[in-house]
Amino acid sequence: MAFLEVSGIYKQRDDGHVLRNISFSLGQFQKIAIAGETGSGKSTLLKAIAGLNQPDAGEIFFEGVRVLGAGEKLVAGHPAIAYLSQHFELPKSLRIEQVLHYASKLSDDDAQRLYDVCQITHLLGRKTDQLSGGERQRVALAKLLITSPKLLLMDEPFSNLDMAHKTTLKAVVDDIGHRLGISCMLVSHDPDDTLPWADSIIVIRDGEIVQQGSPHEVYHAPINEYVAALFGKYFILTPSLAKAFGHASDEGRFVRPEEFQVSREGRLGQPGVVSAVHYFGSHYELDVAVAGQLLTVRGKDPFAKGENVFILFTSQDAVI
Ligand SMILES: Nc1ncnc2c1ncn2[C@@H]1O[C@H](COP(=O)(O)OP(=O)(O)OP(=O)(O)O)[C@@H](O)[C@H]1O
Repeated sequence: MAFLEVSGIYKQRDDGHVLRNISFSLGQFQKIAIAGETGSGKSTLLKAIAGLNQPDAGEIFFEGVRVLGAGEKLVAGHPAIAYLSQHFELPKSLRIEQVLHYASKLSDDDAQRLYDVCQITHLLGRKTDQLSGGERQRVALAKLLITSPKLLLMDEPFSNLDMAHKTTLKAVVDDIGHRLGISCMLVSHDPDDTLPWADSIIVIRDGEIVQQGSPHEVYHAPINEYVAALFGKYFILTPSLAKAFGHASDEGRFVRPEEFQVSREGRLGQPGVVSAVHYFGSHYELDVAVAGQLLTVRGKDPFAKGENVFILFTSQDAVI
């Protein structure tokens, strides 16, 4: 049996099913991300895995033992599964080292390694109300990890953080897997969080899994427009565009802006006219009218609105 086995989970609320027949497994040290639009059931699923709510049907096995739901235990939760909520609280008016010391199941050396991984060693003498949002997140993570869980579930850990704190927390989350050997699941609707991190991504819509695959699969071979849109800009290669670009076999495929090259010289490309230019720091995104359709493409150079350009379809491998 897998490290974590989720089998046929249903959860109903007053206005209908929040989770419907959710099944998947997670291997030890594997990283799974759950993506889906707001209200699709991501948090409810994570809480079910942590034993913090009561599914109406289905079973969750962790290391071969069934995880009891919140209705089956006096104190909800599982000792080896840590859940970092979107709305975590830290005890007030205590120093960080006190908060962590009370919860610790680790030796002093292991605790110090954990503080280093979480990048909070310099914060230990501060009180919990003397932290920025990003520092609070890292302390909350350390407070969970110091109980020595085997599985860490993180619910939107990067939301509401500025870029610098987000980058630090991402490095911490990476290190948790590598240096502490803890298996992780992460909920996020931001592709920048999930695509570079996960081994596998589960996409949920209205409480059901609509696709599970590698980041490359869900990005380049989404099974429908819902999945395509969750991971960035896309469009569908119409028959006329596929023909114009000499890629008839790619007709109907979801394509991404970076699958095109834009240039001022175009012996090989299709002629087009730039209708809008958006600057993103590392690149420009251009809306270009080509063969009667508006495409979004990426370019390195600052093209001007109204400029005549040529578009080459480079086509990433369609994967799988
Ligand atoms: N305690 C609750 N009581 C009643 N309905 C709830 C409760 N918790 C969640 N729901 C409903 O269940 C559905 C799924 O909620 P959930 O929080 O799991 O979604 P989510 O995908 O995590 O959303 P978000 O990305 O906004 O956090 C929503 O329609 C929500 O309103």
